[in-house]
Amino acid sequence: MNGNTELSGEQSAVPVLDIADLSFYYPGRPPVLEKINLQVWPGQRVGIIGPNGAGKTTFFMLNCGVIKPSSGRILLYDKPVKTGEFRPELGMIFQNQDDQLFCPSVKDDVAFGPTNMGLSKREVEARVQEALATIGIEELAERPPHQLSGGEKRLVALAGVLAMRPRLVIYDEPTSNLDLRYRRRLINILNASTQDAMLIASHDLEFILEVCNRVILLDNGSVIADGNPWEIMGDAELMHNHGLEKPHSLVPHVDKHHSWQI
Ligand SMILES: Nc1ncnc2c1ncn2[C@@H]1O[C@H](COP(=O)(O)OP(=O)(O)OP(=O)(O)O)[C@@H](O)[C@H]1O
Repeated sequence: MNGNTELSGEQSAVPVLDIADLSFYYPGRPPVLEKINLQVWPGQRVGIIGPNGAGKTTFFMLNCGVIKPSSGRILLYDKPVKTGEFRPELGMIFQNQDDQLFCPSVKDDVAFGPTNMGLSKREVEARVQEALATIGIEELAERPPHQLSGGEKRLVALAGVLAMRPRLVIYDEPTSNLDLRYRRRLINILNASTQDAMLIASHDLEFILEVCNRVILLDNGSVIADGNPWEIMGDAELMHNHGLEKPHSLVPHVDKHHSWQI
């Protein structure tokens, strides 16, 4: 399996991400990622799965230019990712929104990114309204972000990223702390989204199954499997060997009331 799903846009010349021989280690620690090679193409919704500590968040930080590779390179739309450089093509929703929301009101927070992109006041206002409406949180516009619930904060952070109209969006554990209603709303938003591509790290494998058309299993610093979500997550032995479980919806249904009679 190599991630060449039917839905990939490999006919188009430029991959969204082109990663070659990417390695990373924290000083004095064993490598977190070792010689990762992969490409992400337009149309791909890539679920990144793996046990705790597999390197998912580290992988995202490298793609966003928050940390620097120990070796190897990452191209975002054919241009190298440089540490600390702002790339409007890429947006990231962090696991913890407390670091991401800091303005006095939700609408100011959503406006922050587009304003820093140098857009006119009128364009910023239009984008804020559009993002709030897309996410369905217009009623939160005047609220101070720090007073919101965890789920509401997650949606506000998402609106802030979408207002910048990134072509690639990275989500780190987007469903953690979301109740079923917010989780369902997020699934609907992601399934309706028009970005080129998304990367989603999650331990919520049913969520990955509903949203992603490609899955990458990371463990021990390497890509263990890359391809069709149903094939990879449906392989009980593979999942078990890497600290994961086959999602319940992929386990054949056993009728406990009748199976004893057979
Ligand atoms: N600042 C740091 N200094 C040293 N080691 C770190 C640092 N941050 C993370 N690590 C280590 O790097 C490894 C990968 O961590 P990372 O957060 O990328 O994993 P993850 O796959 O996102 O895990 P989880 O599923 O638990 O969120 C872990 O072993 C972690 O302990």
